[in-house]
Amino acid sequence: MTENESEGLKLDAQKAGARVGLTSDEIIINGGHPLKGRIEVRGAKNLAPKAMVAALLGKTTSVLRNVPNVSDIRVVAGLLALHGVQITRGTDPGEWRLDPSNVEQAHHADIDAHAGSSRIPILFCGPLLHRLGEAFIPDLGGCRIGDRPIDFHLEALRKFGAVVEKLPSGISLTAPNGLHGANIELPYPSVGATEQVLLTSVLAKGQTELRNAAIEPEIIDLICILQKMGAIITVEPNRVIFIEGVEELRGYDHRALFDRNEAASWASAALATRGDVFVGGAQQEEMMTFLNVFRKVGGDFEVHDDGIRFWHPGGDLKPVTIETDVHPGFMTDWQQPLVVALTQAVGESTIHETVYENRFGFTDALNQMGANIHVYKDGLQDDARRVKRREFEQAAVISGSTALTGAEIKVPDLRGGFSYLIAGLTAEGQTKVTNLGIISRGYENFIEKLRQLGADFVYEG
Ligand SMILES: CC(=O)N[C@H]1[C@@H](OP(=O)(O)OP(=O)(O)OC[C@H]2O[C@@H](n3ccc(=O)[nH]c3=O)[C@H](O)[C@@H]2O)O[C@H](CO)[C@@H](O)[C@@H]1O
Ligand SMILES: C=C(OP(=O)(O)O)C(=O)O
Repeated sequence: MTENESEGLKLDAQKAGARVGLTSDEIIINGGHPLKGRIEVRGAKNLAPKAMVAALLGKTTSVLRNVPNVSDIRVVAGLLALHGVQITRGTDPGEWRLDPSNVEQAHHADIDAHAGSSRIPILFCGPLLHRLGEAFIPDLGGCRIGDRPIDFHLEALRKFGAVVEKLPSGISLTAPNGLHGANIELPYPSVGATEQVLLTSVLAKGQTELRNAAIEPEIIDLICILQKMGAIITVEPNRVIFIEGVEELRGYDHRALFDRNEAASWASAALATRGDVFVGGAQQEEMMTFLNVFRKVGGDFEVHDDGIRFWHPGGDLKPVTIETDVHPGFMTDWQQPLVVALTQAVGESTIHETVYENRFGFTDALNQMGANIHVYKDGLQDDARRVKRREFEQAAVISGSTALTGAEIKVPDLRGGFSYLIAGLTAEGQTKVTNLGIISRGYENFIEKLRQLGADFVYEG
């Protein structure tokens, strides 16, 4: 990457809501055509930015491969550049080289940065405290699917010895006596809080024990990255992770895990449009729970060495009851795109959303298009449930099948936005989807992929 590109990345970090790969914020979809063909998914939006933050912990350059061109990557790259990390791109566009050797020299306390659409900046706390003894974290972005509190993060940082001050524009942190190991038990297996503990504990003095940790595939991939850097991390039974702090870490060379959420989204699109889509890069192990549901709804799939083929075999789709949960349960990010396919199933499906307290707002627009979805804001009791009911959970009952007709709809959040694309592809007539920028947070080149799959649309790109 040339110097001015790095400057460009810094600018990304100073404006909220960067969008990537889009020249227009709206698309007009002519529905009723099955998606058919092959697309590729690259590194996970929920892993690659975290891996980039981990590079701050190393003494030498890190190389991350299979990186997707999405706005969450751009925002984090911009923040790293603002902190003096020299970022260059390899010959392969998915290869990013991150040299943290200049971080101390580049440090300036009055950093003016936005988290943009990303939640990742909260994960800069530990690495910056280790490197600089202080950090300022701007207000966070991320999907508006609930309050998105960070109390687990701040409580953990205090246990490591950080002094945390919440300011109107963000969070200011110092570590007057350095950071030391801690015993932490999370009230809930939070992915972000688990990452916070991992990124802080690896260079903290002494040992850290984390109980009730998240163990998502993206967490395990981050642990592999930290182990390559020289960290000593043990994943024990029953969601316990044990970390022995070390003096120094080196750079890593890692190929990011594929994006299971993008893969599941395209699979749901194939189902809803009665299509046949090969998702290159998808792997079975990380998607097993989704694959079970996909088959129960009436889809079929074939696992290959280089990806998974998902198709609608004909006949009626069948209703299902789903409970979202932490890994290895049904991933909450998978439910929104699947909802559109469930509007085409014959019968009544129920989704218990147990992770977030407000993730069904996107269904209002689907009902405008002809869907029959009822949201229970206080959840639904069901004695047959396997997942422990949570206080703020909600439920949605989808009655089908219903014919969808085109409408004008505005993207509310990342997965809801992709579900709107699926709704437009499934509906009869024209659907205008606006506010597309949010979708570019986690779906690389989605317009081009729609074209590759034979979608009929007008995009002034
Ligand atoms: C960038 C990224 O990786 N995003 C993922 C990450 O989000 P994120 O890491 O934000 O999600 P968490 O796992 O932390 O959130 C799970 C639950 O814990 C609660 N909570 C979390 C932190 C906290 O300090 N206090 C608190 O109460 C949240 O409100 C939520 O109800 O994991 C989620 C759950 O797999 C995914 O849906 C997101 O796609
Ligand atoms: C909720 C999501 O992302 P984020 O945590 O970045 O808002 C998501 O990927 O579905």
